[in-house]
Amino acid sequence: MPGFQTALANAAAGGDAAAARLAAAAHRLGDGAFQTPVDPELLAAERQIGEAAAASAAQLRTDPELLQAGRVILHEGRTVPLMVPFGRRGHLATSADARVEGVATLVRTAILHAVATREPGGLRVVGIDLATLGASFAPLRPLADAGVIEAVATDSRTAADAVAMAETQVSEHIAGRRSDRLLLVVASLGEAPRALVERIDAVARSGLAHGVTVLGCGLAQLPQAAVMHAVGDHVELAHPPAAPFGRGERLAAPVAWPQPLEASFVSGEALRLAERAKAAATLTFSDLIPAAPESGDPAKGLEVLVGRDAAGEVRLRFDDATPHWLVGGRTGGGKTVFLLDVLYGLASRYAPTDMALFLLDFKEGVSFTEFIPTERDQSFIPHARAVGVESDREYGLAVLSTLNEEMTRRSTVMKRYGVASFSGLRAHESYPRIVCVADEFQVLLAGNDRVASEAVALLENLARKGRSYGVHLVLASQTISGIEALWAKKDSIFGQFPMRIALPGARTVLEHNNDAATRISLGQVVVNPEGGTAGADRIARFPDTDPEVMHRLREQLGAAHAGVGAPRVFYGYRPVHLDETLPGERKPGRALLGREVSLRLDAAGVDLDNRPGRHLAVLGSDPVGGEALEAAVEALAGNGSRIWAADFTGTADTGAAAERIAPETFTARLAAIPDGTVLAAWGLDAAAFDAKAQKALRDLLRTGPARGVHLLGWWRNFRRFTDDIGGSAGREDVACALVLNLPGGEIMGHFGTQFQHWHPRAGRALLIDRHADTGGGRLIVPFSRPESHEAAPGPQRSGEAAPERMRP
Ligand SMILES: Nc1ncnc2c1ncn2[C@@H]1O[C@H](COP(=O)(O)OP(=O)(O)OP(=O)(O)O)[C@@H](O)[C@H]1O
Repeated sequence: MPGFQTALANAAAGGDAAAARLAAAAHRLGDGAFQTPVDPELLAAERQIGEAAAASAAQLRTDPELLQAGRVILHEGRTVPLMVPFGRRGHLATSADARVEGVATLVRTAILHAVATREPGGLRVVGIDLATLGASFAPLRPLADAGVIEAVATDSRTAADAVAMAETQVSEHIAGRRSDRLLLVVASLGEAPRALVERIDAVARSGLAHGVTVLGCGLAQLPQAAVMHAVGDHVELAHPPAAPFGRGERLAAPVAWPQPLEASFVSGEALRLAERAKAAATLTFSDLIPAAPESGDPAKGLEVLVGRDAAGEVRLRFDDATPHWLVGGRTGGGKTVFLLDVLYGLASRYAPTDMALFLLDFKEGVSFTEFIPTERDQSFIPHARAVGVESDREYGLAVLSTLNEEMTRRSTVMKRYGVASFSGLRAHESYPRIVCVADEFQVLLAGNDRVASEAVALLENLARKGRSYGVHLVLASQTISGIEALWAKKDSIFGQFPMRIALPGARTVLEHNNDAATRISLGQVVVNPEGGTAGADRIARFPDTDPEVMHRLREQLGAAHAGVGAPRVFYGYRPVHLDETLPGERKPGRALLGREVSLRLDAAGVDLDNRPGRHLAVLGSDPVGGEALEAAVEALAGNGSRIWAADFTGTADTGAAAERIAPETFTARLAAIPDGTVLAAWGLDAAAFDAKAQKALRDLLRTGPARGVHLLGWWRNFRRFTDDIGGSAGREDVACALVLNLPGGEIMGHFGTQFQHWHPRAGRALLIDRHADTGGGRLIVPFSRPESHEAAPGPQRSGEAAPERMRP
């Protein structure tokens, strides 16, 4: 370096002297002076100096703080490389912009040089190219794909974002949060407003010392820059302010723009550097997971390594600053993989007593099977407390309200200790931080029904207060724009999600004017802890998951926390069966009908005691109604109830009944049901009731329970049911109903307006017990016959074994 400086200084001094003599000669002789070689001695010296300078320059090409910006033209057609201070030592500016071919070449040369001479990850490039719409950068495309060129702005809005990135770099550098360098390449600015130019100047003033180098094409006034003025075909170089080459304002010898680079050289170099950057920036899944599970302290927050960017490792936190995260990305954009990276990372760093997971997946497909036991792999993640696979919205609601109750519980304890934060609570009690992930959460909020409005209220409360109680939300979605319910609450809910995470194709996770997510590809993620504001992005690479490492962690965690049971799993797509109930769930006189869609997934049924009205009507034509009734009968019979069964459908399995009544004798026997008998009837709408039979039925309904007689009847036709029981007069005589495929509008006249929003759907039923549920009913998965299980397989990942039985 000193050799080169001296050589160049000597050359410049020689040039100065020669120029002075030439000027004098020109004055005397006119233009002829330039064509006439003067002073052979001087030429010999110039030759010698030129050779020395060329040799030094060859050595200096790998110096990141110098750039070969063109060629100094000497006499007799000789040239020497023009090396200007660059990187930390100076900016470079040109009077013409990249519409001039030589300047466009300079842009590419400078970028390739700056990237190649720094360690991978040590430099990011941000470009602005308004006049040629990005064409100046086009041959460097592989560097853009690899994230080394982070952005190329082609309009004035994105140009302002690009400058904002450079400004952020300066401030982050000053704050000591970054140590890498950013090269701001202004290839062309077009008619950019004065204010933007002033911002670029400000960046240039502070940038040299604080992480930013500027190549400003068309910005001849750029501070702290060597400036190349285009004069005809040639260039005059204004001395670099920090290290002038000689006396006067400009280098005495003329300069030529760099010669055009071979297209194959540019693309080859760009590809090579891009591959190098990718290799250096890529972590593997096992890099995210420590060799042995750790148990970090969650008091101040949870931290997890997700990947790397140009500035190094990217770690994300659940803490007071970023309590909740919003994650977006198009389908196939890597959202599931990213969430698994985060959740496995957390599980490997914190003990289940310090961090608990509630996982909800509202979409078709199975995101969270890696947390629960399956038939093929019994291991699980002990941090997972509840997992919903293809969850019902009601299950999501149940989880959210459980978390709200947990916050209330924690607030009582915190008051007792006189503390106001989770870390204060942890000083006294070891409550875990809770992370609740809701994938495709917009399903929960869709529409304007009760579930949507309750979910919004619960989410809002969790979002607002969660940070104080150590409860964190991760809401993930492919389509954020369609979420009416959340938009309506935009300020109160969205504002509580400072951490925005955008995978490829994410649209509304970041601010409208931040298009960072459009520039990334699969395996990259934009992480923005400032609510998606432009300029606050980090673009990281995150690894694909590795089934072996995941399995190893589950095994390790299983061994370390042997006492922790498997999570409760709600499989939204799976039928449930009576034979899966536990002995404790079966009780004498309890007609079991299915499982509640709730966090506990309790067995649901009705108690047949002697209160008036203790009968059950199964309503709707869905054959599952008949199967649920079979389950109820089997559960009762198994606990000693005497059952008489009548089947008008011809399809019921009445095997558990003590006695079967032939349909044609049914009306005759109605009046003579012995005490302590449960009468089960399938397809009562097909029974031929005359007035006498109808009266016998109504008498039985009114007086039966007192003597232990209960009717479990399946009416496929709702009208017929209300007629049979005597309309509204008989309403109180049948206190329990299992409603299947009848819409809310049809049943609300009888059961109440609170049921108007009931939307029937396959595999679900509404259980109404006027004595037990004062408000609405309960959503249940009705028990079906085991053999119908095979007929309705749920969606599974290819090659995966059927998931485990539902855990009560
Ligand atoms: N960081 C990564 N590196 C390499 N491949 C990845 C990475 N992330 C995801 N993939 C691959 O991309 C594909 C889609 O990923 P993933 O299932 O996570 O997408 P998704 O956004 O969850 O899609 P969907 O919502 O449709 O399920 C998978 O095959 C996955 O292996």
